[in-house]
Amino acid sequence: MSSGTAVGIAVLLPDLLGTYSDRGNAEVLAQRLRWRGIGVEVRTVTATDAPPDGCELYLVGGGEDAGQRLAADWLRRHPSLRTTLAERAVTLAVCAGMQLLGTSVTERDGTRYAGLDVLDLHTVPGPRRALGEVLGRPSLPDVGVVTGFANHGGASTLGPGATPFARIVRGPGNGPHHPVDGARSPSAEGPGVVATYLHGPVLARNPDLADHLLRRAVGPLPPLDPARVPEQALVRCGYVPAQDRRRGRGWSAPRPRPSESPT
Ligand SMILES: NC(=O)CC[C@H](N)C(=O)O
Repeated sequence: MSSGTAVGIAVLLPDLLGTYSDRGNAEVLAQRLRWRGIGVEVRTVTATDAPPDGCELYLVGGGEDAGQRLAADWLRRHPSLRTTLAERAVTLAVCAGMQLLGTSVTERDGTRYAGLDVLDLHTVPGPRRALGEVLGRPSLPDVGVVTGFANHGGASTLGPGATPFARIVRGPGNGPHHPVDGARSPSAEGPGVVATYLHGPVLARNPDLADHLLRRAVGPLPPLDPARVPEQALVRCGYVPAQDRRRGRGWSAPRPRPSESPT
């Protein structure tokens, strides 16, 4: 536990790796713990910090190539993180985060750098960007169909030591035509890494996956009290009037056209 009995969630390098609100994955995990009455402490780890080694969960998000390169330098400066992620904690890595946990990344200009070597996969430039909405069937027994949004130029190939995270039903996988998305450590229980190209944030779109990670990190979870969990559809309905209000539509009084303006 991070401090006292709170579950520790470390968000690694959101200043370098945080495209498409991937940081929201931490909010989802934290909220699903709070709803169950379990204490949680979210720790943000920036490029000027050293990573904590006692958290139960580690999150690393997606990013542009330049930020990703800086993140690779940071990982090299903190080699003890490899042991934590490979042997002790539960990690969710998204897009650039997944590439960085592999063995190597090759950029379009041929520059190649090493990853943290926690996942048996390497990444090279794809024939074109893998872009679009994705539907996949995870290889984890307690997670149903997953959805998310992919946008990456790198294409990742798995070695025998990694298991695909999901079989693609629709959309791009680890490359524009790859049949699978992501990668995970061979065991589907206990410590290990689950990696995917899916943004969303992926845990907001796939609460099953959030609970899978939490179970692995903290053990069996008490069921959620439905009264405390807002119905997703209702939450989304709430967004529409809010958006309308921001755009000056729907909920605010319509402005008179010039011809109707009082003279
Ligand atoms: N969205 C991302 O994280 C992109 C990762 C990487 N820069 C790529 O394009 O492949």
